[in-house]
Amino acid sequence: MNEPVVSLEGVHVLHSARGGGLFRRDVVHALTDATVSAGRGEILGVVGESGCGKSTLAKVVVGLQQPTSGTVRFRGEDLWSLPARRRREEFGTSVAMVFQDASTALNPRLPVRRILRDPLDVHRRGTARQREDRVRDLLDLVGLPGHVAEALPGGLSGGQRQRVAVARALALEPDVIVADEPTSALDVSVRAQVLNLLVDLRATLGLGLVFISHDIQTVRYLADRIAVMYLGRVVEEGPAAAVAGEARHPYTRALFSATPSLLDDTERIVLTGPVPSATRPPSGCPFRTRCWKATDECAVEFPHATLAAPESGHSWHCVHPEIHPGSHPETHPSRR
Ligand SMILES: Nc1ncnc2c1ncn2[C@@H]1O[C@H](COP(=O)(O)OP(=O)(O)OP(=O)(O)O)[C@@H](O)[C@H]1O
Repeated sequence: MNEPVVSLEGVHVLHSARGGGLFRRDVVHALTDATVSAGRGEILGVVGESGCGKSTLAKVVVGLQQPTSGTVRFRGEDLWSLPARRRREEFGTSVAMVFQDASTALNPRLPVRRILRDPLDVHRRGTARQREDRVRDLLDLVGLPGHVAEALPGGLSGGQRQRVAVARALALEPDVIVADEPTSALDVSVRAQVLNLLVDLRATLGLGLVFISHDIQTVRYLADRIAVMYLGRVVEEGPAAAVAGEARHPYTRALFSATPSLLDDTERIVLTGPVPSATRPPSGCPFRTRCWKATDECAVEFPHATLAAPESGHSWHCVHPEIHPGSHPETHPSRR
């Protein structure tokens, strides 16, 4: 990856939620000690079960959620210490978001032309004429015909609406787009088209993508790197081939074993027991209550990151990692 555009360093997000009693408030550990980066030209896939913190991570990356603690860096600077104007004008135009459901994310009363012009008007990009040209170019970029500019979102198909949402995210020429389950509201038949569009945009514009999904197969197909989350924590991260093919964290192995491909003969691991509550995560490794390898040691503390090899960029947090033929038995303890 090039220089990271956004990086999270030890980011925690806590929410206050209504607890059991009338006046009781519980603390939800939505994101715990997350360290990941996103930059141009790279697709980072983020996977994990429902409620593991994927959307929270997405919101932190795009600046919609301020961390409770930890640091978010924008091109090396502390994002939340920047003056609001720089945050809005520099960060806000460098990182954009595509939401899950374009039918709620796009204003139903505005024609597509206005939807695409809006960010250009707000940020005073070019002359009126240039903005009109840009609207046409944006439609072209996402494979939509020019006449779509006059349509209202309700008059478009789901796939076309999501293309408009992608075009709007591209309006200010961002470096990174965060896409939170961008195809889960679409018919299966058009999902691949929207996914291919995102991959093409990476190739043509050198765009970086943070792709949030619970669809393991899609992430495996799309991503250059994969971050695996469990109960608010990133438990494994690294090059997609290594994470998917040589998973070290037992949770990652279980997750990927649920979608065997023709190329491997991994045995399917079925996880039993409920995911613990994010208001009372287990001590130590959060996965230990469902892990077939757990020992008393796992309850003591969340394991430090271990790096496969210094240059591999493949790391995991587990004291009983999976061993693969050819993998280095001596691994390299690293940052937390
Ligand atoms: N505003 C909030 N107030 C209270 N709890 C919240 C809030 N936002 C998220 N949470 C909780 O934080 C945890 C992480 O939520 P998040 O939406 O990030 O997970 P997710 O992996 O994206 O889930 P899904 O795949 O279902 O969208 C969950 O336990 C969720 O209930």
